[in-house]
Amino acid sequence: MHITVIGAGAWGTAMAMAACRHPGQHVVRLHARDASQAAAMQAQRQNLRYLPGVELPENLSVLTGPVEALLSGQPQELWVLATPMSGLRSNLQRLQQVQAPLAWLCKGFEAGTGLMPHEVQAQTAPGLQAGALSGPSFALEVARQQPTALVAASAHAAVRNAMVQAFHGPALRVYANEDIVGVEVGGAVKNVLAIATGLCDGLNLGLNARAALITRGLTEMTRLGLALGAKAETFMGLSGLGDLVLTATGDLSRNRKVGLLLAQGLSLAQAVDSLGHVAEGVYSARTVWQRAQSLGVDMPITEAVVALLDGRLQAREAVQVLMGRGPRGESV
Ligand SMILES: NC(=O)C1=CN([C@@H]2O[C@H](COP(=O)(O)OP(=O)(O)OC[C@H]3O[C@@H](n4cnc5c(N)ncnc54)[C@H](O)[C@@H]3O)[C@@H](O)[C@H]2O)C=CC1
Ligand SMILES: O=C(CO)COP(=O)(O)O
Repeated sequence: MHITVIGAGAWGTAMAMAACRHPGQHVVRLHARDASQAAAMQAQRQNLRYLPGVELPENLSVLTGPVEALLSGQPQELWVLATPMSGLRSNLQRLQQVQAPLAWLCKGFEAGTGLMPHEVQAQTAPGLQAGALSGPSFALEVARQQPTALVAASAHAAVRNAMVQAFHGPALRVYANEDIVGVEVGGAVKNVLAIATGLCDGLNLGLNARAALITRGLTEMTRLGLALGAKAETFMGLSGLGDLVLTATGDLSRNRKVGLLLAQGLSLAQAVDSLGHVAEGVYSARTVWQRAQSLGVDMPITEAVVALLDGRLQAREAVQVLMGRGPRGESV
């Protein structure tokens, strides 16, 4: 296959590397917005800024320049958008004429509009056949070819198949799922819950508290998903429970790190600056909560994270608020 990956951060680079190493002998291009970064990657055969210490495969070409220029030349069989949520809309606009399937890798709800990625696509590039590639996957582990499982979600079978064909291989299993709403809700909400769990661990609230937070977090994620039309079973899968467990407990997570740093007393700005990478939960928390509110869905953990990020609550006060809620039944 001919595959173009747009966005040369940690995740775009790792997935471009995975495609290069695939036994299908794909021809892979990785597009970096920043010309100096593209030149450095070509010269050093590493992505020193976002994925230091991992050698790029010889057959990976790194390009830069206007995204529109990628549209001429050899037709592509899969386009992969690997920017953060904030870059999704503008890049979909640039790519709205492509004929081949397109997959985005970002996890979140769009700031400002509160839209899920597939809703942004329906607005900006409705003619595209597209979907989301999600699931529990730290970029560094994929770049190192450590075993990983992903979900290829789309309403279109051709898009699901293209993602599977591009990436399913000896180190990466790719499962297909038609429930794009469920997969995208899981990807967005788990980032918010990972901030909460980082805080919980940073405050040494204990293992009981962490298990409770993850489990009740899964419940509120499911509640929102069902209100948006997702299938309940998706939340028990890789993009729901799987990614929630990984991000909430894995120290490679940037969102978890934000929570840990806030617990140490850093301001949000200091915590975000120290990461050097995007932590989508910081930008999605408010939009997720607003969308939940508009649907009448109760999301107390997300609400507490929003209040914390806004500076309306201190971490210990947020714990009191969550623990002080009245009794209720356990079901969704
Ligand atoms: N790093 C990871 O382990 C994983 C990340 N993701 C998701 O993938 C998305 C990207 O994450 P990372 O690569 O880790 O972020 P990162 O912070 O490592 O890199 C972001 C990259 O996107 C580029 N970028 C930003 N805005 C852009 C735009 N408008 N057009 C083109 N490029 C743009 C930046 O220059 C940078 O190269 C996020 O939504 C994240 O939640 C999903 C799974 C795993
Ligand atoms: O989405 C991820 C793992 O699946 C990466 O999580 P972080 O953005 O918190 O590092």
